[in-house]
Amino acid sequence: MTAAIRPLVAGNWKMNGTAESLVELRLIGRGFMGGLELAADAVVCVPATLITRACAAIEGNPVRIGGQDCHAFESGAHTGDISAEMLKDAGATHVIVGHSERRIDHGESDAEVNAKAEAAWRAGLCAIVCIGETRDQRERGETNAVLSRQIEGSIAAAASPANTIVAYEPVWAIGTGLTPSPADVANAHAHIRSELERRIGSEAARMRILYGGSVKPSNAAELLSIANVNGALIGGASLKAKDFLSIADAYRTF
Ligand SMILES: O=C(CO)COP(=O)(O)O
Repeated sequence: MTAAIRPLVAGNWKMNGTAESLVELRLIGRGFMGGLELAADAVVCVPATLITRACAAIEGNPVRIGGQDCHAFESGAHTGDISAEMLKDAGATHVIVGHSERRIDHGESDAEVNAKAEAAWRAGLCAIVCIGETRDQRERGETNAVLSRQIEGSIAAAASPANTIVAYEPVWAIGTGLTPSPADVANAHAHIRSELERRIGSEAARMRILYGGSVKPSNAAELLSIANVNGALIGGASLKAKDFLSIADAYRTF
């Protein structure tokens, strides 16, 4: 039974956003002061360059700020990388690890994703660990096997509902406007829940499992009402406060 899990609406701005985008964040913050904060939590994962200013922009409201990746080490000779401790220092509370765009663009393995999640915990951040199958894997009927493998490899046994959020993002649904059927989302999320149980035990019942991939205002109510879907990880539609708030608003009606 997952009814007691407080939903989370998370935004991933990816490689988008400059100082002028902070106006959207201020609007999101204001939106979460008008009653919406009673229905769901919110975090927006902005580019690292914006974290400090983003934290200033949401000061005094319940929205939290996250990063989009971190290095597994605390510091050292890793030009261009950013550690979890640095994200924390800048004001982040969360960090996405293992997004499929990083797994693909940067060849990140499950073991590296696991190390990054553990780095996030070490710094006191909550890791949003992304998993999901490609179109080919889905067509070969391998979705559950891929999810099992990614959970086994990317999520350490020490994961808990306080330090880890899982995001199911079918790679083929990201930025395409395509989404799995509600039945397919329900099956994937139920499978993830039971695999998490095998991995971390009964605590898995309280772990948030977000759905991500082409979530928008028009499909939010349907996707977010599915069993074991405890929130959304939103890409494109998180860039505009109006769309982000309209997705979050689905939780007022449940
Ligand atoms: O990758 C995503 C969030 O991490 C999803 O992106 P879209 O919502 O743009 O499909």
